[in-house]
Amino acid sequence: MIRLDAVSKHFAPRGSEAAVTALKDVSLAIPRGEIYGIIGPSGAGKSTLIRTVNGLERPSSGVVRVDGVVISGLDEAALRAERRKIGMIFQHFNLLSSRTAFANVALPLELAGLSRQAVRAKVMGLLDLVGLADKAERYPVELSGGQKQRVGIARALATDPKVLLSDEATSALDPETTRSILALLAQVNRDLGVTIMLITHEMAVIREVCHRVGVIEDGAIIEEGTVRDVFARPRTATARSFIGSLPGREPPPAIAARLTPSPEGARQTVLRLTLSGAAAGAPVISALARRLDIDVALLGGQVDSVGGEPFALLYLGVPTANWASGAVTSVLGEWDIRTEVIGHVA
Ligand SMILES: Nc1ncnc2c1ncn2[C@@H]1O[C@H](COP(=O)(O)OP(=O)(O)OP(=O)(O)O)[C@@H](O)[C@H]1O
Repeated sequence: MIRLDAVSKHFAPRGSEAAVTALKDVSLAIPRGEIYGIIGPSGAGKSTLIRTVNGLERPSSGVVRVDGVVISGLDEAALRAERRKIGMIFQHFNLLSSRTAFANVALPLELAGLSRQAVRAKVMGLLDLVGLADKAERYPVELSGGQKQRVGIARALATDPKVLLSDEATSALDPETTRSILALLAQVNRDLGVTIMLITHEMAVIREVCHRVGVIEDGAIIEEGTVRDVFARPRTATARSFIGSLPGREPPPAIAARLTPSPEGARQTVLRLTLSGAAAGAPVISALARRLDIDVALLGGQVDSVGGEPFALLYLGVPTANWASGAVTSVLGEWDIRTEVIGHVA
């Protein structure tokens, strides 16, 4: 549905400023029906990347296609027509303050020349879909952030787009509202079959709603995969640090304060186990205890869903001697589990 081939974007120098390369040779393919997330630090090129998809930004080189149409090659008139198939939502909602919720959603339909009756039916259907049928006559100033974004989503869907682009759509919202907006995006994807490309700087957004993720840094995609694989086995320091910043990923503070890097003289070795997919239910604690006849301490953990699959992160304490002999690794090796040594406790 969306395909970028070797897309680069350079911004010409302005005044005394140096030229900027915002995108470097980016290639990616997003199949129909997928929710694809792009995550990266500030200035990495996320906005520039998503703006090439609806033609708001023209690549310096490379080709952008949406549903087979070469977006990067269209003139302005053709681009305007093509943009009706590509909805977009924004961090700050971009609603017209002088128009009610109804009139904001109606705008793209009025521009498309629909009759008043057709506009009314379509807009009420969309406001119903986003849960705002009773707020049709409210102005943006009378709506909460989450409600404003719901109006933004309804407006983006007005022209029945095949693709929805989301530019940090939940960054201005609190965690609970964020979850409800992401649930709405998942529903739009599932029920209407809309392909979604979203950009974010929050790994929690990727975990909640995306099927696949691309990590962008300095204008280049440095890592890509299913959300589950990237969470279970991040390959780059950037992906690791985004995942590490999620709540619950750090060892419990009481343990962290006592950790030493050397196993010398230690009694207990602290392991962080990442269990995903089928391995998430692996009976690791009982297997270690029974087979090695050792005490295993559960020091912390989190069981979640990542990319729609179970995902567990466990902090275990095992006797250092058993760890050093390789016995623990050999039991854990029976499952597809990522095991890291966090440190040792005397
Ligand atoms: N119109 C422009 N003219 C000149 N430079 C630009 C322009 N737009 C973006 N840039 C530069 O391109 C780089 C990438 O910017 P972009 O906005 O795509 O990053 P981002 O990952 O979306 O950042 P953020 O998360 O902070 O919004 C930055 O160095 C930025 O300063």
